[in-house]
Amino acid sequence: MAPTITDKDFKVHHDRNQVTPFKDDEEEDAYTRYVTRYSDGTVKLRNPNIELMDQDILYHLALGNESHDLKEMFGDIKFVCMGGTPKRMDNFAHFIMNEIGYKLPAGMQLQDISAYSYRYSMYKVGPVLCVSHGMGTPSVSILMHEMIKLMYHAKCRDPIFIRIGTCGGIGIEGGTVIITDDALDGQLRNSHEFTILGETVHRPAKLDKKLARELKSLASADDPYDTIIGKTLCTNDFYEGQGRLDGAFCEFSENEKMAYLEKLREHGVVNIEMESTIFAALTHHAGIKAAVVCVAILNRLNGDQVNAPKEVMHEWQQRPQILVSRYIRKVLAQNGQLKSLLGHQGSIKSPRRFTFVQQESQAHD
Ligand SMILES: O=P(O)(O)O[C@H]1O[C@H](CO)[C@@H](O)[C@H]1O
Ligand SMILES: O=c1cc[nH]c(=O)[nH]1
Repeated sequence: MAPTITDKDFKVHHDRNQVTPFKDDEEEDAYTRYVTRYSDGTVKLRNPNIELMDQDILYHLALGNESHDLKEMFGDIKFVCMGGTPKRMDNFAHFIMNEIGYKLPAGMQLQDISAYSYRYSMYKVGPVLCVSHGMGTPSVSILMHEMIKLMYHAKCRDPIFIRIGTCGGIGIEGGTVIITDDALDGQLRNSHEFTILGETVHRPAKLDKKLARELKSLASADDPYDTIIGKTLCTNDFYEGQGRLDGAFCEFSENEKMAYLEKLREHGVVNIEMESTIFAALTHHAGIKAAVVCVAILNRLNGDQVNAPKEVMHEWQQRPQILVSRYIRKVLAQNGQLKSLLGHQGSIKSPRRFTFVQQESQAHD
């Protein structure tokens, strides 16, 4: 049985928990649960300042807890799916809507809830929130802070975060779906390095292994592509940072590049992308179960340029979405929610005010 954390333990552990190392993963998980969840499973913040503030403006989402009824708008969110581009998340929102049988009221269409932030796009489809995160650590970091606060203000219960991305495979062919088990930084550390008040802080970049295995189990033998699990390298750059020869600058040889990629491969790294460590570190710190599912858009052992035709890229990018939708359907079915979404399509309650927009009114814009 998982150990129970008491107030006394809470006082003993410094919140930057690397100061007091945990005995084992189980103890760390119990501690994290204690500091990140209320007893009913709703999200608790590891920041006492927020509840003392008159209002909290989620600036980059164009939302706020005074200006919006966040509980009414988002209280039923169970899955937060993120990916780099607004277009991918718009596609995923429409795809998952179909997959879970969520019907919009007549004349309504999905609306980008964060359109007026001009930063990120966000679509809500029943219990699924689909959000674009941009490229790289700073963009994801800002979004994660605001998404975790959104979960808190909305009183969401045990939300699950999944990144749906693209990546470069290492010895892995384009079109392969890759589920991350460990996210590694540029120095192959399984953590994310932050600079806070001028000091270096490392937070473990831990993803949920059980969730990764469950996602893998949902790959079908009939899928015309492979789905694998492996280590993911997360870099701060697409070009020199990923050992590419085709950036504006390059001060290493092709042999050096190949030796580096081989070294990664020997270390068990199967793909490279640019968000997994920050995504893993912040979800883990918030006690949120998370996974990263990417499709390889090239095999880096064969080259650097991304040159797959547009239609091929489009089809490849649907593959992680298909896997994630199988998982969402499975969880909703287990909770008896899929049936209610499918079975009462006509009676899904009145549209959440800020989620949909009437087609007619858009036509006038
Ligand atoms: O396809 P997405 O999810 O945007 O992610 C990958 O693509 C971008 C680089 O092209 C990086 O952000 C990398 O992580
Ligand atoms: O090679 C690649 C492809 C997609 N995304 C990356 O970060 N690298």
